Formats: sequence, structure tokens, C-alpha cells
Amino acid sequence: MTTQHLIQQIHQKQSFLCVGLDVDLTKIPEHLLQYEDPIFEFNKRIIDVTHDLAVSYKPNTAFYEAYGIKGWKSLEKTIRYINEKYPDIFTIADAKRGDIGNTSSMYAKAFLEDLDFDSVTVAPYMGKDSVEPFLAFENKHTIMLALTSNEGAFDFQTLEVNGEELYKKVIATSKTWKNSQNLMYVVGATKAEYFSEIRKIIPDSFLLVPGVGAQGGSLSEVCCYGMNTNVGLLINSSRGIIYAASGMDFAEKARAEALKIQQEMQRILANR
Ligand SMILES: O=c1ccn([C@@H]2O[C@H](COP(=O)(O)O)[C@@H](O)[C@H]2O)c(=O)[nH]1
Repeated sequence: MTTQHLIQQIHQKQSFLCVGLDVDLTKIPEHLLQYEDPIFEFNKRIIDVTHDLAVSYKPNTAFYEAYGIKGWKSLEKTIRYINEKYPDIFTIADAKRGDIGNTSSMYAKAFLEDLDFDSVTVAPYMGKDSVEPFLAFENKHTIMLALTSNEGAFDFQTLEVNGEELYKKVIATSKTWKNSQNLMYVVGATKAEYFSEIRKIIPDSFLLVPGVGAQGGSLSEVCCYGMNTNVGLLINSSRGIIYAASGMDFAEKARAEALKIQQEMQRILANR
């Protein structure tokens, strides 16, 4: 999917919500466990009730890999379902990959070609040759960890290196890489006060913003400091939406949570 198409979807739906599909079998409603593939059944229902409120879905691959080959099949079925039934939705494989060049090429092929996600998250620690193989895919996007939502972000990412914070150096350097126009960046909602500085380096890029909902980040603060003329934000909430309830009404409750966020987004878009 092109960035233009994503922007058009945001305006059409008045939403820049990304629903995180982080499925944990110990948390999904009990009645779904009788199905052959409870993870897919759960995802299908969540997707069907939120697709008009969200522009993106983000399965975190850890939640599928944890269940071995069955989990991988659930991931495959989920992405095929979204691509076939809701082709206008921007899909993110939250896999946080990155390795020496030839290995990164295989990761990129797995997520962007075989599974056909629109984007994949990568960790930049191994540098240029570990990220560039992902950037080679046309109309696909590589979402690089910039400043993460967790407490551990302060261990390395904000350290000063030659008078500059490391995360800033990483973002600025990434702009010099081949096909850097295919980059987006992860910035945690819990770090709202950093968005203005980040926007000075990458004013036009899309930012994937996890950390609202269960992690306590503020949607309005993120928008205040991080929104650009094209909106430029995908705000993710996983547990806050998909585990809003655990009974027979789980899908209805998940929709209600997604609707609350979408309505706040609509207000923000109207007032900017
Ligand atoms: O900095 C980061 C990068 C990725 N994540 C991922 O996003 C979701 C957040 O889930 P919630 O349930 O809404 O907290 C999850 O998949 C994380 O692994 C992040 O939280 N922070």
C-alpha cells in the first residue's frame, strides 16, 4: 500500500487507529477454545467489528510464534483474511527483526512477500546493512524502532553520544539509507514530550505509536506534539481493545473501545 492510500483511508474513516492483534489463549473468551483455530476465530471477530473504525492491524508475531506451527498458521490465516476481505487496511507485522544483510533479506521476504504484510517492524541496532534489505520492497514499509514505549528505552536510546541522544542519531542516519522513503518509525505514546524533537528530524514520516490504553500513554498529547499535515500517526492499542471483555460480548465491547478512540481522533482531526 502506498502512503497516499493510507492517508486517504485516514481521512475517509476519520481514524488513525491501529488495532493490535496480540492474542493470548489464556485471555480470550472460553467459548472460542472449542474451535480448531481459536486464535484465528478471535481475530476474525475482532476484525469484523472494528474494520470500519481502524486503518491498520498489527499482530505482534511473538503471540503467534509462542504457539509453534499452529500459531504461525493462525498468523497466516489472519493476514490472508484481512488482505482478502479488507484490502484497504494497512497491515503491520510487529516482528522487530534485523540481522546481517542476507538474513534480513529472508526476513523481509517472509513478511513482505510471502505473508504479504504492508510493513514490518525492525530493530536498528545492527545498522544500515541490516535495515536496507527491508527497504528494497516497493510500496512496502519498514517501521524502525526509534524511541520505544518501555522504561528500558532510557537504558540506551536516550544516552548522549558525542553530544547527541542516540535515538536522534539513529533516526537522522536512517534518512541517508537507500530507499529511506520507505521508512516509518516507532515512537512510544508514553514519551509524548519527545515528539516535537523527533518531528524536527522527520517532519513528514509516519510514526507508529504504541502505548495508549494498557501502557497509559495519552492520545491527545501525542497528537499535540506528533501530528503533521498528513496526520502522520498510527496509534496502536492492543490489550485495551481486544481484551475489553472476556465473555460472549467480547467483540461488542472491543468495538465500543475502538469507537471511543476513533471518536476522539475525529474530534482531534476536526479541531486541528
Ligand atoms: O515501543 C514499543 C514497541 C512495540 N510495542 C508493541 O505494541 C503493542 C502494545 O500493546 P498494548 O497492549 O496496547 O500495550 C505490543 O504488541 C508491544 O509489543 C510497544 O508496546 N512499545
